[in-house]
Amino acid sequence: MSYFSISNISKSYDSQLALQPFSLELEKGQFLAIVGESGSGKSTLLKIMAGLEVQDEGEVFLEGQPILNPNQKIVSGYDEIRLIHQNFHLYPNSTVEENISRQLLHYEKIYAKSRVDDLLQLLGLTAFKDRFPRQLSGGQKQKVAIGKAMAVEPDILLLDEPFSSLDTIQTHHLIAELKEIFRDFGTTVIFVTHDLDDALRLTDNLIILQKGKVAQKGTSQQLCEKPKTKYVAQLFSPINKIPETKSSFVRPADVKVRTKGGLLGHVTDSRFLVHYNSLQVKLKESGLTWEVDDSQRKYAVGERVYLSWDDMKVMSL
Ligand SMILES: Nc1ncnc2c1ncn2[C@@H]1O[C@H](COP(=O)(O)OP(=O)(O)OP(=O)(O)O)[C@@H](O)[C@H]1O
Repeated sequence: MSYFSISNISKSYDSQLALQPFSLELEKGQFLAIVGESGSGKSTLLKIMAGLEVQDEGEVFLEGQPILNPNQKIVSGYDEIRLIHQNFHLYPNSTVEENISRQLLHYEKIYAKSRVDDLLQLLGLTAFKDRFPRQLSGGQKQKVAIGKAMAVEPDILLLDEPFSSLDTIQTHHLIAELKEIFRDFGTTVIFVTHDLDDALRLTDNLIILQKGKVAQKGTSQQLCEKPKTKYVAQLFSPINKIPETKSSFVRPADVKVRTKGGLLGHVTDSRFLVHYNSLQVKLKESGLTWEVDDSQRKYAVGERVYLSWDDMKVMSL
């Protein structure tokens, strides 16, 4: 029996299918990222996992005990499974410390105080404990929201796009910090996001959701090297359609750019990136525009180039 299991959960809204039968098994302390575009059913899935939404079919179990949905339980939700959204849901007139300690009103006072102090320390919020939410940055507010959720020592933390109001640099720092905290506490974490890069900063255990259906499961290497759909392939890089094929594609990094031999095109745009220049090349015969990596930073806008690739790198999608 696995620690957290979901078997054949499905959900429709007004006869519109939001989630096709979805199953999952997780062990205690495992991290999982579910990546999907907007409307792919990620939030619906997390709400069902937390017992906050009624599913049409299927069941959720934590340590063998069924998670009851709002039709089956008077007060919906569980302390053991906490869901964190992008909207922080902080008490505006309570300080940082009070926001966290309000979760522990029913706990013994000495324990509650030490738990709050520990969380403030771990989350780097001790210096801000007397501030109100309006006096905090987005990243600090999100940390308080996570502190609130972690106060009751949840077994499972469900993160629903929690970093979408933060900038990329803040997000990357926060994920790195949180990863250590979750590991220290042995928390099982399911992180839902549309951003593969954010997902990979937490874990390499991935599920890709597309239109309410699992498109693919696996590690980043498996998904990058053998994507089953165009969407999965495009999460890693743009893809270029090979002319006169129905569905064969090649990645920018797998295209060789030369001064002769291959498909003729001319460079229409060039962007300086860390390791290479990213070129837009308009192919002469097909009229397609390809994105290719110029690792030697050799070609300028307007130049004629020839493109070729290794057949082993072609993806049929
Ligand atoms: N309460 C609701 N009533 C009707 N339809 C809903 C409801 N909640 C979600 N849906 C629909 O179900 C589908 C899945 O929505 P969901 O919010 O789970 O997707 P998501 O992947 O979390 O999207 P986003 O990243 O934009 O939040 C969408 O088509 C959405 O419009």
